[in-house]
Amino acid sequence: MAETMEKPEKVTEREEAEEEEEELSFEELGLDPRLTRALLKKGIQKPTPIQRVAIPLVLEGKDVVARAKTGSGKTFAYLVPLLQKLFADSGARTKLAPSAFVLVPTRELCQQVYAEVLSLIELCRVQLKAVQLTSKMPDSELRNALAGPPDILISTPACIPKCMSVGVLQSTSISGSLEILVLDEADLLLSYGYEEDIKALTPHIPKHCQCLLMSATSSDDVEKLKKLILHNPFILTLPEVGDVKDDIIPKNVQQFWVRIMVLLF
Ligand SMILES: Nc1ncnc2c1ncn2[C@@H]1O[C@H](COP(=O)(O)OP(=O)(O)OP(=O)(O)O)[C@@H](O)[C@H]1O
Repeated sequence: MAETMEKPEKVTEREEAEEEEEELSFEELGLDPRLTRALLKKGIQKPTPIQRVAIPLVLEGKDVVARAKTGSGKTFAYLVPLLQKLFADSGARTKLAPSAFVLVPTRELCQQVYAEVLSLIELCRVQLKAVQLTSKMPDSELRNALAGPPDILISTPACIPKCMSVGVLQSTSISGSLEILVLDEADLLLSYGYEEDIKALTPHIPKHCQCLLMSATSSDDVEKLKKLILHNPFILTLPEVGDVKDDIIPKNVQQFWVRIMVLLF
């Protein structure tokens, strides 16, 4: 009787591994202590499910497509490891253009992401420079913003061709400097009319550039972008179950409602 009640060893091991995975802290995901402390100061203690899976992959330099509902913590899932990679690179070489582009569909989101980046940089006390650009900025402002150049550029996709056409961002500089490209809210980028802007950037993305695509839904547009920009990405899908805040607050809720599927595309 005792034998039949015991779980097969493999299942037990797997469940234990899953439980451990659910317990993983930001430190255990490989995050720099400066970032974990910064997150703590912002009241963020434990990674959400999408962060648990995405952060190590981004740190490893993989291309990632992450699909998880609004409010699941996708912004920090890419921003925090992106900053960590830039900590490691800062001062390593002379750059002619930003090392990271974060492209978003709206000015509001651009402002939100920029505010998060500034706050993390300040809390970590690192020498990184971030700028947000809008396509309505006069050429002189674009030139000033890109002088230096900054480490991270946050904008809508339309800004990039504009900067190239007015000569404040050289295509060769992008090819020589860009290390990480993020398309946030990728499911909205094409419907907001940015297809041509993204296509104008594509030929200048260097082969070694790590590309991350974050989206709340899957759609033909996301597939199109995936084919246009990414190379053999890891696809992370978080099933849409439960309330928007469930994945962020109670751990016991997390433990039964999600299993992230990591598929090699
Ligand atoms: N690990 C965490 N623990 C607690 N709160 C978190 C965590 N990660 C992010 N948050 C908070 O959860 C909220 C939603 O996160 P975020 O905006 O990143 O979601 P999202 O998935 O990017 O949504 P959207 O699809 O709208 O871009 C934010 O207020 C953020 O500060």
